[in-house]
Amino acid sequence: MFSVKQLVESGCLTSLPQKYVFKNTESDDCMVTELEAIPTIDFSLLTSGNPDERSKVINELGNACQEWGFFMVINHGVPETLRNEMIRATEGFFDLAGEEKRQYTGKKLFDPIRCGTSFNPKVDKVLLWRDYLKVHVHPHFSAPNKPSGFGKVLQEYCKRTREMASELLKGISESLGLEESYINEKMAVESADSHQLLVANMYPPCPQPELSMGLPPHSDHGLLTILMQNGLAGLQVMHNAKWVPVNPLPNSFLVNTGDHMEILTNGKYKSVVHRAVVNNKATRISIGTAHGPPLDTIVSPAAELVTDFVGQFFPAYRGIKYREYLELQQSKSLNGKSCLDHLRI
Ligand SMILES: O=C(O)CCC(=O)C(=O)O
Ligand SMILES: [Fe+2]
Repeated sequence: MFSVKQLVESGCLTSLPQKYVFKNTESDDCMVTELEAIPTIDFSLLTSGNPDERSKVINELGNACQEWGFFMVINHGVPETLRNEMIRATEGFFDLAGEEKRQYTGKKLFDPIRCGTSFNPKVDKVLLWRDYLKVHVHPHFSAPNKPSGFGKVLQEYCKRTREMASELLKGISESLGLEESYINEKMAVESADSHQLLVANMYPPCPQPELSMGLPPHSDHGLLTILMQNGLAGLQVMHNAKWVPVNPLPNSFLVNTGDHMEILTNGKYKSVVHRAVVNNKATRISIGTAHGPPLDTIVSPAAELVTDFVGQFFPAYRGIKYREYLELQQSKSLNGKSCLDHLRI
């Protein structure tokens, strides 16, 4: 399997190969600002049983979703050992010999396990400085058979992140003035058929990081993405027309609202564009899980959120099957919110 990792390890790189040179089309006023920080949510207050603390954190969740579409989650209860094992096992997977990974160089979006490079090398005009592993982990769990023990760690990690997602979705439902169970029930998030996709990204050190891109500006599909990183910064979030770098707090998760949250809430909570830049020092790893409804669910704006005070219904997006949306996104290069734009009414 061809990979950026292999390219770097070949030891013959002094400059960035031309096909990785990413033309930054952003205007100058999209510059990076260090002045703002992503909100932090103390997860333990959602589940502590103290109603005052819960309503305060639900309020913070609502503000974070409305103003940022991103928040850091602390005190989440996922053991640090599990997180570390997950990072180590993922590194172990990327370290496997090319022949061992070749069996997973799947062609199709719904192949249970796929690894590769860039986003969609068949259509990407510029290659991304990124290798990936994608695993459909729910409703049917799959795992690469190497490195040994990966499957066990992956299964536990995915279960814990699913539990976190449904707890956060309860808080988010309440922040919208809906019943706590609203999103989980409407989107069957807690059902045996809900969809969860794990995406592990590896960004090896790059000889000219300012000229290349790990992941270009894009929004995520699904309701929520829960992301863990190996302690190296690289993710930037578009906020008030500026790129805000994320400096992850130790032992935190980064959570963002996806395109299907935007559709479901009729744009009240939007998916937010983000990108991953690379560095020339060390390999960065990020591991995200996208949490969505069962693949055959048609996601459309919730009636409760699109009906005005005289009872008129104003949906801003047309409904689409989750599966079809994933196919649409995967068929092209990653490009901002272009996929969601297809659904705007
Ligand atoms: O590497 C990162 O921090 C971002 C990853 C990401 O945005 C994605 O996998 O969708
Ligand atoms: Fe993303």
